[in-house]
Amino acid sequence: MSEPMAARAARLDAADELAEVRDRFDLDDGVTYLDGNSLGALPRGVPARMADVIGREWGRLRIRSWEESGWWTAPERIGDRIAPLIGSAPGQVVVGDSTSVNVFKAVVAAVRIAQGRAGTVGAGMGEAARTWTSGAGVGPAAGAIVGLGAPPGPTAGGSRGAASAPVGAQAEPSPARAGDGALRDEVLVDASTFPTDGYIAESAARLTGCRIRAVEAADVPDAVGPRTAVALVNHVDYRTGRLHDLPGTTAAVHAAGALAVWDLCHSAGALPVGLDEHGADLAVGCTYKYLNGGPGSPAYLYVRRELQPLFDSPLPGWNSHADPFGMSPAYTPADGASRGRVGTPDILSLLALEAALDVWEGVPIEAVRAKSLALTDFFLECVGSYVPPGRVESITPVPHGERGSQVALRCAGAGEVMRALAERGVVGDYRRPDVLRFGFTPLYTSYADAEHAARVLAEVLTGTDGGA
Ligand SMILES: Cc1ncc(COP(=O)(O)O)c(C=O)c1O
Ligand SMILES: Nc1c(O)cccc1C(=O)C[C@H](N)C(=O)O
Repeated sequence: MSEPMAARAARLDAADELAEVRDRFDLDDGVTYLDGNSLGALPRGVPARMADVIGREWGRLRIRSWEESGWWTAPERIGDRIAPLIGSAPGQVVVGDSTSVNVFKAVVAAVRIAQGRAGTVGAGMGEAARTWTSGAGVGPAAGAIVGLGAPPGPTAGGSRGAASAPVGAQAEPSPARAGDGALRDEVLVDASTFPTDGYIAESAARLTGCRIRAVEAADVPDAVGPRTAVALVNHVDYRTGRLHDLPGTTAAVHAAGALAVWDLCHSAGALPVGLDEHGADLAVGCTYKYLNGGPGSPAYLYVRRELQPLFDSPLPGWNSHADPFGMSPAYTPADGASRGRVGTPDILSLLALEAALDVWEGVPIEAVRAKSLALTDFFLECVGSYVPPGRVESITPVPHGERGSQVALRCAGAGEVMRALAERGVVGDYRRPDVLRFGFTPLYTSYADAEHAARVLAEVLTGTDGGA
């Protein structure tokens, strides 16, 4: 006779090398929390840290904390804490603003680079060379920018010194030709994207004289062409949990002379991303899901080091200035990741996130990935064994190479079913019209959680639990 699922769960939990990490979170007995792909659970260290931030750093030190408590440099410091989790070397990630805002910064900046409009702002150049360029054909060749890592050279024509150039003097939105002569006036967006990315990309396209084209993420390599400036793709689909091919898609986008911008909301903290290794250009992501930063915790922006001198922010707030306290009327961008900053950082949320990241101490992302796949495999197996055939259909891919860290089940009456599950202490979420979504956060989800959720789901669907 085969081993009962509950016994298997106990055996798998006993052998789980990440099992002790669960104690780093504040979880309730009696609640099976499978919604960490919407809002991660509270790490135990956060409340005490927040009490100190509020009581001492704000309460006693007040304004001194910008320097003495490291508030001013928190966006870059915390970016460097996230960096290894997404495969980035230090100095390329800055934390702040929402994912939506960072999508805007990333897409507009990437279009400007692809179109050769980004000018020569930045690193290692004298003040006279910090110029803004306008018009067509003035940028470095796209092939030199994308993927090949060639240092950007000064651009020809149309330059104005920073002191005399009004911010935003680029000649948008007429379509521009890149340095290789290509007319780059298309933004590709993943057709199944989380809606905010689509809305923002559409606006970014209009602002930069581009048109937007929606294609399924898997089709981006075939769809990208000589007119593509940027492809904006979700690494993991929020609804189905499908993992998209970041290395292959990025390579195809580069081969067409365009830039790839990745949304990592549903992958960061759940699986290795390998941004540097795979040559991703820009990336954004939230920190309130698998990074457990708390409701509305700030997002992050990754800009590959070679592109940083060309990163021409569409939101060049004073925090991204080379000398913010110089209070100059002329904008001179900071070097490096700081160029992605905008205004005053949201310190309380930032520092809650910083404390939340302590849970990663000694936790390799590869171990998280291995457990995530084992958990989702086990959950699917439990569902297959407990739920009568035909009642649910998994829309999450079976192959590990195509799966993120959630299982999405299509189910008749999904809204009611999820409500019934929540009443019984199993928390996932419902995405209209018919999807039950279960997120697996390997840092705190156990195999017993997976078995219990599948069992309660079967009870709800078969009406065998005797009601809530
Ligand atoms: C893929 C994806 N992008 C963006 C967002 C939202 O970003 P924001 O934090 O700006 O609401 C979410 C979830 O809310 C998401 O799942
Ligand atoms: N960001 C959220 C929020 O502020 C409220 C409720 C849910 C969310 C989410 O994160 C939704 C999530 N991105 C999703 O994948 O559906």
